[in-house]
Amino acid sequence: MYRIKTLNKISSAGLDQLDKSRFQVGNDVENEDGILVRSAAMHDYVFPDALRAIARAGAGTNNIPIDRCSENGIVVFNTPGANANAVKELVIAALLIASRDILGGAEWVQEQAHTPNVDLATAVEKGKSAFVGPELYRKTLGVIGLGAIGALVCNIALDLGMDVYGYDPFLSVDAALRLDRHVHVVKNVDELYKVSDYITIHVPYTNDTKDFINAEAIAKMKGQVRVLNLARGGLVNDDDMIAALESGRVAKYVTDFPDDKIALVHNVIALPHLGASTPESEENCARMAADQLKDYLINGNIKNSVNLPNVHQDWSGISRVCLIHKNIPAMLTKITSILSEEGVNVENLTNKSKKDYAYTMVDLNGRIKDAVADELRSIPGMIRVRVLNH
Ligand SMILES: NC(=O)C1=CN([C@@H]2O[C@H](COP(=O)(O)OP(=O)(O)OC[C@H]3O[C@@H](n4cnc5c(N)ncnc54)[C@H](O)[C@@H]3O)[C@@H](O)[C@H]2O)C=CC1
Ligand SMILES: O=C(O)CCC(=O)C(=O)O
Repeated sequence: MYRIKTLNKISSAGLDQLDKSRFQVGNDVENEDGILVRSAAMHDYVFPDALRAIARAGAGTNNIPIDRCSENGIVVFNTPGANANAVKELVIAALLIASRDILGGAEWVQEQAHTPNVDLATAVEKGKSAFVGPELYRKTLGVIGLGAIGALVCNIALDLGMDVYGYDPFLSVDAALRLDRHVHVVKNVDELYKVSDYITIHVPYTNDTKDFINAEAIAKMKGQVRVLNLARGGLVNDDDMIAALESGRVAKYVTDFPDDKIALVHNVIALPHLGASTPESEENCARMAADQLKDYLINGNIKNSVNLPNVHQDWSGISRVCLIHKNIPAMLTKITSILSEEGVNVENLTNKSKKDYAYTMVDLNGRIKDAVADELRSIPGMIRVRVLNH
C-alpha cells in the first residue's frame, strides 16, 4: 500500500485515479511515499524516510525546496499547461479591469442603490463618466514569458485586436510553434517595455527572476502603462511599483498575489490568487499530478519532473531497479557490474540525466537479494535505489 499525503485540497478527479486497494490518501497520512500539493509552502517541510515523490498540481514549484528534494532522491513533478487556459481567461479579465473602471463602477452602483431617495437610472447616466477607460483594441500588449500561459495570452490578445510583443530568451521549440506568427518576438525586453501600453508577466519565480519588474524596468516603460502580474508576487518589486503608481508612471497594477504592502495602494487591483481557480483547471492539474505520481511509484516512470529527466520504459523483465544518482562518470559500469556478478540478466536499461542528476532504470530477468540492493546503494554518488517487482 502506498501512502499519499495531500497538503492542499486536491480535486477528486485526481484522487479518484489512486485506487483504494493500492493507495491510502489523506491529509493526515504519516511517513508518506508521495505528496500531492498545490501552493502549500514546503521549504521547512521535514521529509519522512519513505518520501519518494512530490507532485505539484499546478505549474509553479517555487513553494517546493527542489534542491533539497534532489539531494534526497525525491522526484518533483508539476503539470505543465494544465491550468494555462484558466490563467489566460483571468488575464483577459485583468486587462479589462485595468482599463475600464468596471470594479469601481459596480461598487458605485451598489452605493447609489443603497442611498435613500436616489433615482438609480438617472444617477447612473449622470455619474458614469467617472468610470471611463480606454479600449484594448489597437493597443500594444507586452508578454514576458512565452510558455504555456504566455503563448495563450499572446494569441487571444491578437484576437482582441491588440498588437502583441513577446519576450522569452529560453523559448522552447514547442512553445514557439504554439505562438501566432503575428506576435513580435523581441530579443531584448527593453524593446517590449518601450512600446507596450499593457505588460503581463508569465515566468517562473526563481532567484534569477526575482524583482524582474523593478524601478529600472519601469523607467524604460511608457508612462501610464498598465501592469499585470498573475505569475508570482516576488516578480515585481513592491516598493518600486508603489513609487511608480504614486508618480503615475504606472496607471494600474493588477496582482494575483497581494501582500500587506501592496493590497490597499491606490490603483492596485488585488485578486486572491485566482488564476487557476476553475473546476476545469483544478481537475486537469489534479488528474495529471496523480497520474504522474502513480506511474512513478508503481512503475518508476518519470514524466514532467522539474528535477529529474523524463524516463519511460515498458516492463520487460520480472524485476526493475530504479536508481537516482549523481550525473557522474562510470555509474552505469558500476551498476551493471554489481548486477552481472549476481548473475541476473539485464533485459532493458534506460539512463538519462538532467543537470547534476541522473536516473537509471534496469529491467532484470530475476529478482535481486536485499544485499545486492544495498551494494548498489553503497556506490559513491548513488542517492536512492528502489526495487520494483512485476
Ligand atoms: N495565478 C495562478 O494561479 C497561476 C500562476 N502561474 C505562474 O505562472 C508561471 C508561468 O506558468 P506557465 O506559463 O504554465 O509556465 P511555463 O513553464 O510553460 O512557461 C514559463 C516561461 O517563462 C520563460 N522564462 C523563464 N525565465 C524567463 C525570463 N527570465 N525572461 C523571460 N521568460 C522567461 C520560460 O522560458 C518559459 O517559456 C508559473 O511558473 C507560475 O508561477 C501558473 C499557473 C497559475
Ligand atoms: O493551485 C493553485 O490554485 C495555484 C496555481 C498556481 O499558482 C500554479 O499553478 O503555479
